[in-house]
Amino acid sequence: MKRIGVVGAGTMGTGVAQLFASGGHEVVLVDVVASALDRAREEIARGVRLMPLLRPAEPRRDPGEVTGRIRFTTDLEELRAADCVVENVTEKWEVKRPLYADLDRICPPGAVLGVNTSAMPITRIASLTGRPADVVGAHFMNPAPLKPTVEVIRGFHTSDGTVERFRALLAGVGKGCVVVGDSPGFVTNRVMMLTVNEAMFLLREGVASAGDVDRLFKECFGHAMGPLETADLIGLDTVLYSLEVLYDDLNESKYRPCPLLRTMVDAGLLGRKSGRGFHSYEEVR
Ligand SMILES: NC(=O)c1ccc[n+]([C@@H]2O[C@H](COP(=O)([O-])OP(=O)(O)OC[C@H]3O[C@@H](n4cnc5c(N)ncnc54)[C@H](O)[C@@H]3O)[C@@H](O)[C@H]2O)c1
Repeated sequence: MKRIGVVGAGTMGTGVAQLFASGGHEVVLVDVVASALDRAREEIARGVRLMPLLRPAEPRRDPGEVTGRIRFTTDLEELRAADCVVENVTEKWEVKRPLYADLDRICPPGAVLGVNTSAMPITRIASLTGRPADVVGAHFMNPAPLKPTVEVIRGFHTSDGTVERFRALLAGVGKGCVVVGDSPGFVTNRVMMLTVNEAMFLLREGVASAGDVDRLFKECFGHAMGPLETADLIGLDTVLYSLEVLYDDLNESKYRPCPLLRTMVDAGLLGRKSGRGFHSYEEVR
């Protein structure tokens, strides 16, 4: 699969486009917001420049060459020659739903449609198309170019061939995968979102500061990041939307989003991407 479409140029789409373009694929990166595409171009060039520091074993790549393999566009019709599309738009049903009718119309027959979602069932998204056997869950971890493994989700109708083609595509850019069945939040986020949400309740109750919550996970458990830092990395809006999907789909009160999370999203404190969340990132932006 040579030509890869990436829809959504936010936190995840930017990383996914960098990954495939660095691996030599021709990429079409689509967003409805032109400024998101400009930001993505800068982020990808910066990501490629920093790669030798973060992954010294990886071959050095020229940022201009990598961005040169990406067509940045607001026109979804440019996906008409894609062999595989990875969709990474906002975690809202009303945003994803209409997009899949368009992808179904535009993408060539046999193209693999990879759904990057934090929590939405793949079977439900696949049902928006006339080709559910070609739809597979593609839960990339953030930042996509750096994380070694992808959670791949098999929807009810996903064919073995689709899973295998996607697995081979990932292997070609150095990624492993773990294939799981379909469930809201899959394996990773059914567990992780509970932890992140509970950490917010602890902060709201005044049991510990954000810094101390995170230090406990890093220094006692040896985690690379604490749960509130993780929420900031994901984006607090995306965490909120994911908890809403889990709460509605599983009918489990344990997934009710912490009110502090709602307040922070309303206040525009979205974590790293806005410069401030549970921690401040102004100086690292
Ligand atoms: N942030 C994470 O750590 C993370 C990790 C794994 C999966 N995900 C999932 O990936 C998806 C994207 O998350 P994100 O964090 O990148 O979100 P984001 O808010 O950073 O970016 C979403 C992008 O989608 C664009 N968009 C919205 N509607 C569109 C449309 N119809 N066509 C094209 N572009 C459109 C927006 O303009 C925005 O640039 C979500 O479903 C999320 O749950 C996120």
